[in-house]
Amino acid sequence: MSNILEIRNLRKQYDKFSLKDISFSLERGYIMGFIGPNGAGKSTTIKLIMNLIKRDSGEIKVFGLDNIKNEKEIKEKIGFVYDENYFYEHLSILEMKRIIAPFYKHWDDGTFKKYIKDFNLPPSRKIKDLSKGMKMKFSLALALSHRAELIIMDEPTSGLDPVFRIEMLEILQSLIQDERVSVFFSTHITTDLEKIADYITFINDGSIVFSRPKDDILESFALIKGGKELLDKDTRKEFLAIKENSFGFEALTDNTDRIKKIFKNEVIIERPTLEDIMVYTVRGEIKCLDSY
Ligand SMILES: Nc1ncnc2c1ncn2[C@@H]1O[C@H](COP(=O)(O)OP(=O)(O)OP(=O)(O)O)[C@@H](O)[C@H]1O
Repeated sequence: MSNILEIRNLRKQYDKFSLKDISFSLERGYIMGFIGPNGAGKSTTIKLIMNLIKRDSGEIKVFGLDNIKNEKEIKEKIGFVYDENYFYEHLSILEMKRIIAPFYKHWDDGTFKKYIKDFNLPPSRKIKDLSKGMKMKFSLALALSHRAELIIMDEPTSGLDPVFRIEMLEILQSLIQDERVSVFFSTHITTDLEKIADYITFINDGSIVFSRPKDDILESFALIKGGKELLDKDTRKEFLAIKENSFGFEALTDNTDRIKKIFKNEVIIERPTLEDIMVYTVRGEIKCLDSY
């Protein structure tokens, strides 16, 4: 299988934050969700892929090519949807499109018109008068109109109404029916990923916690619920993270068999959501610092 995106030992240092040698890859024909708490490094990673900021070290390959040496060629085939505005505010949708279209060899005006219509975008409305959701739709329409093979989006569904969010997820899913196309997008809305992602890459404090198929992740973790009396110094160590209240505990494990062996049927075992996995993992690390 060929990787459409490959990141190896990528490093970027800011004053108070560092992206720490991150590595992951995405195959052609799949959707990867990029999740992590605020300030984890998602936008930094996306900006590095798009060569909007300079990496300190490491390697980024898109379509097998170095993203800096082959920037022009690569960007022809990337559809980039970004939540910060990079349009000329005083221009209308149509005027802005006329400026952007000539940059792409494979621009398809028919496709653009179709999306503008589907997305209910008024062509003569000025960019500055568009809502956040409309700007996002416009950005997506542009990205989809030049036969991009890799769609990269930074929080595309934030600020969108639920109806369009679902519609957009369906559009993304239909895109990968064409097996040439992959989608990489960051989001805080983990339920969106549960619906459409094939792979999940989870970043926390500048490090990759995991980058794996979604189904594997959901199957390999479990939420364990039990009475407080089951927790002691030794049993606590069996969990990745624990949440306690006056009645009992809830904890995350990635080794259900071992938990079953230790606690037999004294605990309840449930399937976690991606949000559970994310919240427990982030808090769990804090807890480790506190308790050991
Ligand atoms: N130009 C910069 N100079 C210094 N620090 C920066 C700069 N850009 C980002 N950072 C810091 O890098 C860290 C990671 O930011 P980043 O925007 O990548 O996070 P994120 O995961 O996208 O967060 P969010 O979910 O809130 O959008 C943050 O602590 C941020 O303050």
